[in-house]
Amino acid sequence: MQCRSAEELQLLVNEAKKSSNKGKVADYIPALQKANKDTLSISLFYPNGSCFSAGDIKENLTLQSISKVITLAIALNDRGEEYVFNRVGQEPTGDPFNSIAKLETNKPSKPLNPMINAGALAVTHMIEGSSVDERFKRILKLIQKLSGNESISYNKEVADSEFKTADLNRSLCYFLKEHGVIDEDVEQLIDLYTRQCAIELNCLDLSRIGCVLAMDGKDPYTEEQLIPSSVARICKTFMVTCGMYNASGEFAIEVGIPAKSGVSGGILGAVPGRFGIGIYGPALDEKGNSIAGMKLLKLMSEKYSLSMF
Ligand SMILES: NC(=O)CC[C@H](N)C(=O)O
Repeated sequence: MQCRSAEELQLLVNEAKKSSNKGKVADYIPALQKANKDTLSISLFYPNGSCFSAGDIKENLTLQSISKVITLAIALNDRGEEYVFNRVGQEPTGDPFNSIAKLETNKPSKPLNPMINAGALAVTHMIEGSSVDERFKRILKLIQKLSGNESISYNKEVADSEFKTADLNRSLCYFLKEHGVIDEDVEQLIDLYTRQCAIELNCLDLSRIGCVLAMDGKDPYTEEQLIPSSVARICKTFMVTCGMYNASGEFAIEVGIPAKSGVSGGILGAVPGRFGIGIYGPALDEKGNSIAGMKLLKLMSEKYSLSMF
C-alpha cells in the first residue's frame, strides 16, 4: 500500500507534529539554534517520479550525520570493503553518536561503525582527492547526482559555526591519529567534515536520495547506477543497525526501515524497492533524533505496513 494523497499525509503530519513541543533544537552547533522548532515536513519520492509531500518541503536543512551514508558510499568505492572495514568496524555501539568511550576500550582501537562521529571521521579521511576542496567537491557531486539537483551547495555559516566549536570531534580525530586509523592534519579533516555536514538541501532532495538507495543505487529516472548495488546494500544495512544512533534497535522494532538521522532534524529513509523519504523536524529527542519525525515514521509504518521485518 502507498500513500494515496498529500492530504492523507498531512493528517499524519498534523498528528506527529504535536510531539514537537517535547523536543529541543540542537544547540551545540550554535548556527543550528536558529531552526524553527515547530516545523515538520515530509516528502515521499517514488521510482515512477511521483511525489507526495506535506509541510514546507522547500525549507532547507543541513545534512549533518545523514552525510555519513554518502561518504561511506564514496569511501567504499574509492578503497574497497577490505580497506574500509580494516579501519572501521561494523557493530552498533549503544552509545551516543559523539562518544569517545569505546575508542579506548575496544581493541584494536578502531571506531565501531561508520555512523558514529569517530567512524565517520575515519571514513571522510579515506575519501580520495588532492585537496580538501577536491574531496569536498566529490561528496557534493554525488549528492547532487543522487538528488537530481545540481544547485545543492553547503551552508558556510553552519560549517564555520561547527568548525569553531568541534573540539569533541577534534579529540576523536587525535585519538584516531594516535592509533594510526588516520594520518592527516586534524584541522584539515575537521574542515572537510564540517563542510560535508553543512551540505544544505530540502526534504524533496532528501527523498530522491532515499529513492535511489531504495532502488539499490540506481537512479529510477536515468537508470544510471549511481552507487554500486553492493555498496547501496551496505549503506542501507548500517542505516538499519546504526542509523538512528543509540535508538536504532527501538526504531527497527517500531518502524523497521533503513533510515539515517542528523542533528539538524533531518531523516533520510529508504523503503527497499518502494520509495524514498525525506523528513525535516528540528525538535530533537534526548538522543538527537527528530522527535516528530520519528513519530511520523512510526505512524506511517503502521498505516502503510512499511516494516521490512
Ligand atoms: N548527529 C549528528 O548529526 C552529528 C553531526 C555533527 N556535525 C557532529 O559531528 O556533531
